[in-house]
Amino acid sequence: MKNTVRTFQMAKEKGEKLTMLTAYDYSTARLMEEAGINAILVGDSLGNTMLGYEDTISVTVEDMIHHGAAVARGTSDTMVVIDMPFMSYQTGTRDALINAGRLMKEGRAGAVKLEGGASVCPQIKAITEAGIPVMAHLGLTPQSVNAFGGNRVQGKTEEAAKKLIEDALAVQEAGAFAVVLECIPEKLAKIVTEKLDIPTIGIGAGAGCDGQILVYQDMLGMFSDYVPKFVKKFANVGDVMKQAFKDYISEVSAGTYPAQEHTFKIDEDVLEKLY
Ligand SMILES: Nc1nc(=O)c2c([nH]1)NC[C@@H]1CN(c3ccc(C(=O)N[C@@H](CCC(=O)O)C(=O)O)cc3)CN21
Ligand SMILES: CC(C)C(=O)C(=O)O
Ligand SMILES: [Mg+2]
Repeated sequence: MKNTVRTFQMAKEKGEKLTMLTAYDYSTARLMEEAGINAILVGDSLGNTMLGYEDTISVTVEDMIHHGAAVARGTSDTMVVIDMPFMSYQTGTRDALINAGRLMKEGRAGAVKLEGGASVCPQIKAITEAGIPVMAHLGLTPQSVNAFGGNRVQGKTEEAAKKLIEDALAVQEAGAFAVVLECIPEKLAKIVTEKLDIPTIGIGAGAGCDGQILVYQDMLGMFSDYVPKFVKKFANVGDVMKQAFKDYISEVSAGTYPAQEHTFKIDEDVLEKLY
């Protein structure tokens, strides 16, 4: 079944959990679709996991289109959400519309995601009204890492928690079809989830959210620059990969790979003429 904004709304109404993971390439997206994920986020976390940057600040619209289009080619029923990178929407509704349009036309996004609350509501409204579904993102918004002074838990004070609740209501009012809640206390996420009519997708926000998302290299145990507290390693794929690389190196060094079954033959009469 095709996952759309209606799937998200119906899941919230029925109390069924929504599942999301990040992906940045065709092969991974295909595996996730076959596993039955609702939606894939082509996150600007690709700056960290695919490109080796320290943060998401340097990621460009071109990067997002390049990876987004690959994910889109690997999916048919999965909703593909593409992150709007830093400074592709903060500069105003016109820039936001142009860039969201590029992510949909060139990246084949089914929806876009952007970070922020009340301050980006004009952008959310304009993009939504252009026919592009918007996922909002509150709490730890990594594009503001320099303003936060690090990737820190958000919404812990009364003031910050009240602001987050107001922002959540504001992005819903502006037209967002869902909102990511990142790195906030689970009880605050529960309150937000109960107050909103649109689904909340949590990452480091507890089990009370309407859905969950993780960065796929984190949940597969193949990214070790940092491991946030909210990450559960569902497999140790990093270890499996490293062992396979070691086995390959050993076998090539020993001359045991390639074996006969990996080689191509030539007819004896052709071969004779070559000497
Ligand atoms: N691989 C990866 N996973 C992510 O979840 C992720 C990215 N990259 N890149 C973009 C942002 C950055 N994110 C991060 C990065 C670090 C922490 C972290 O280490 N947090 C501390 C909290 C410290 C505190 O108590 O305030 C932790 O221990 O979880 C959290 C989110 C989430 N996003
Ligand atoms: C962690 C998720 C929510 C994200 O924004 C990303 O992967 O870029
Ligand atoms: Mg992101």
